Amino acid sequence: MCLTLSQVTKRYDDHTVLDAVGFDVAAGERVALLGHNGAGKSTLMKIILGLVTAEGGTVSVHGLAPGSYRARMQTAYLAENASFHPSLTGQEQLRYYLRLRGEDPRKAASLLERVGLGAAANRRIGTYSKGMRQRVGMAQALIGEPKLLILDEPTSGLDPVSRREFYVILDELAAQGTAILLSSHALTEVEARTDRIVILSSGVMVANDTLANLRQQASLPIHLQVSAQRGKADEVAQKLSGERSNGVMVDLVCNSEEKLARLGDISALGPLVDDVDVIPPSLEDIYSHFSKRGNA
Ligand SMILES: Nc1ncnc2c1ncn2[C@@H]1O[C@H](COP(=O)(O)OP(=O)(O)OP(=O)(O)O)[C@@H](O)[C@H]1O
Repeated sequence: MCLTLSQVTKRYDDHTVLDAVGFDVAAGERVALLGHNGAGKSTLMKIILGLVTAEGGTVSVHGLAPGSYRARMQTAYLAENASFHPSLTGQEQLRYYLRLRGEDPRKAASLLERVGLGAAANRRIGTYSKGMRQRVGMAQALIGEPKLLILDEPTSGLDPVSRREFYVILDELAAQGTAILLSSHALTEVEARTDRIVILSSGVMVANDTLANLRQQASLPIHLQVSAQRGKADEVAQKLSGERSNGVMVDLVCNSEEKLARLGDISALGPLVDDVDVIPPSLEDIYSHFSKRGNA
C-alpha cells in the first residue's frame, strides 16, 4: 500500500479537526478527498506530508514515517494556492526545483512541455495567468516521478480544457503506478476521473468507497426520463403514473430494485415511447447524503 492512515486524530486547542480518520491508497489508485470548507482535507494532507503532527493514529507512506527523507523523496505535493517567484521564468523556477531535488535541471523543458507551458517557458511567472501558475505547480509535482501524489484542489482556476488535460496527466501517472490523493470541490470532474471517494464531514470520515458502491449504500432515487411520441406525453404519463415535465418528456422516480421493472413497463408501451434515459444519483446527491448523515 502506498499510503495507509489509521485512526488519525488532530486537535487545534479543544477543537477536533480530524477524528479517527483511516483509509488506504494503493499504487495506481486515484482517490478523491471531498468535504465542505473546513472539513479537514488540507490538514490531513499536511499530516501525510509530515508538515503537521497528528495527536493520535498512524500514517505510513510506503511503510515510512511521513516527512522522513525517504518518504519525501517518493511524495509530491501541490498546495491549494501554489505561489512562485514572479521574476523567474517558468523554466528558471523549474530548474531551481530540479536542482533542489538533485535532478538534472535540463529536464525543465520536457516537464513544462508536458503541462502545456512549452511556449511560455521563457516568460516571467509574474506574467502568467492563474491557470498557468497552476500548471507550473503541476510540473513541479511531477519532478522525480513520485510514487505518491498529494494534490490540494489542483484544478481550481483551470478552464475546462486545461482541467481535461490535467486529468489526462493524472491518468498517465496512475497507469504508471503512482498513487494519487486529490481534494476538490468540483464534483462532476471527480466523479468521472477518480477510482474511489473519501468524504470528510467536520473531521469525521463518513464515506470511503467506489462511487458505484456509495450509490448503492445511499440508495437514492433513480430518475427515468421518458421521451414520448409527439402528442402522447399525457397518455404515457398516465399509463406509467409519471409526471410530465414538458411537451414530450415524462419523469419517473424509482429505487434501484424497481429500475428493471419500470424499464419493462416503459418498453411495453411500444410506439408511444421514443426514448428513455436512466439518470442515476449524481455525486452531488451522494455527497450531500453522506455529508448530512455525518452532521446528524
Ligand atoms: N494552524 C491552525 N490553527 C488552528 N486551526 C486550524 C489551523 N489549521 C486549520 N485549522 C482549522 O482546522 C479546520 C480544518 O481546516 P482545513 O484547512 O484542513 O479544511 P479544508 O477541508 O482543507 O477546507 P477548505 O476546503 O476550505 O480548504 C478548520 O476549522 C480550520 O479553521
